[in-house]
Formats: sequence, structure tokens, C-alpha cells
Amino acid sequence: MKVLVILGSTQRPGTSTTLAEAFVKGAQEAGHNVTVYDAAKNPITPMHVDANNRAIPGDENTQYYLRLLEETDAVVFATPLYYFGMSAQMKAAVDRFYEDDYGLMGNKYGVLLATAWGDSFRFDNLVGHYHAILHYMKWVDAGYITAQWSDNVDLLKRHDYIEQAYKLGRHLGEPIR
Ligand SMILES: Cc1cc2nc3c(=O)[nH]c(=O)nc-3n(C[C@H](O)[C@H](O)[C@H](O)COP(=O)(O)O)c2cc1C
Repeated sequence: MKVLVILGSTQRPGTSTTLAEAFVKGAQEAGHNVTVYDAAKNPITPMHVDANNRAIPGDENTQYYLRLLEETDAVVFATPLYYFGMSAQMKAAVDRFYEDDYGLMGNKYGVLLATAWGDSFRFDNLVGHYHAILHYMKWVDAGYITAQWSDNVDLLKRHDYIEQAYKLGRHLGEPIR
């Protein structure tokens, strides 16, 4: 299947991007066609609407991103936890769904790869938000990773999250056990 991985962190090397790389490796080994959109390097234009709630198209990158979304079978959100939610770069990417909400609904998988400095409870709001987005978009949750105590790549490596991300990619679309 076609897989779109959205990177929402500016940090390189970064923890959520490291999870994304492991996921991509697994997904490619499983034969999926993966495209990575770096929303930190090429930020999505924040959503603008006119007085009638009609979306105003974003820049060239944003329009390219929208085409990727329309074509893909799975959307992977790789984001750091920022104040109990996703990064602003990732939120701008999500808000762009509005431009083709009904066209994007259904027939897709979603995956969340998130990292934070603190403990797992801090992800509650982000995970709830992720599930609400998937429910609204009628997408199927293909799994999520919330990497706690992972403020940098060295700390991330003390856990098995990278292996988990690889496996999530490797088994994308298979029933979750
Ligand atoms: C603006 C900002 C807000 C953050 N908010 C939180 C937070 O609410 N809870 C937390 O545990 N860590 C928080 N962190 C720490 C990051 O989630 C953590 O460093 C993460 O590993 C960064 O991911 P990245 O390496 O992919 O950028 C925050 C960091 C920044 C820069």
C-alpha cells in the first residue's frame, strides 16, 4: 500500500524522526511504497478560510502534500509531545485535511509515533486527539507508540520503542494482536 509519513519535529537527530525512520524501514521491507513529508523543513501553510468557511489553498508544498494525502492508504503522524499535544507543524498538517475532508474520509490507516520527555500519562490528551481524528476521518488505527522518558535519541534507545516502530511498519495493515 501507499504510506505517507509526516514528520512534525525540527530536531535532527530527533526522537520522533528516529521512530519514523524505523517504521519506514519496516514498511519498505514489507513491500509498502513509502513517502516521507517533512513538515518541519517544508511547513504546511496554517489553515486559512474565507468568510464562508471555504478553504484558501496553501503554498506549493502544501498543495503537493494534499495530493500525497489523497493518494495514500496510510497516514503516519510522527510528532514530539508539545504541551500535551502534537507539534504546531503537525497540527497545521492535520488542519489541511479540511480542504478535502470528505474526499479523504474512509479507506485509510492511521499510525501515531510520539515521543516525550516525561511519563506515559502525559500522552493521554494526544492519544485521545489522535483517536478522535481517526474516528472523524473514518480511518483505521494501525497502532501507536508513545515513547516516554525519551527526551533525546540516547534516552530513546534505552527502551525498545525503535524496535516497536520497526515492527509496526513491518506489520502495517495486519490485524493488531
Ligand atoms: C515546545 C516544547 C514543548 C514540550 N512539551 C512537553 C510536554 O508537554 N511533555 C513532555 O513530557 N515533554 C515535552 N517536551 C519535550 C519533548 O516532547 C521531547 O524532547 C521529545 O523527545 C522531542 O521530540 P523530537 O526529538 O522528535 O523533537 C516539549 C519540548 C518542547 C520543545
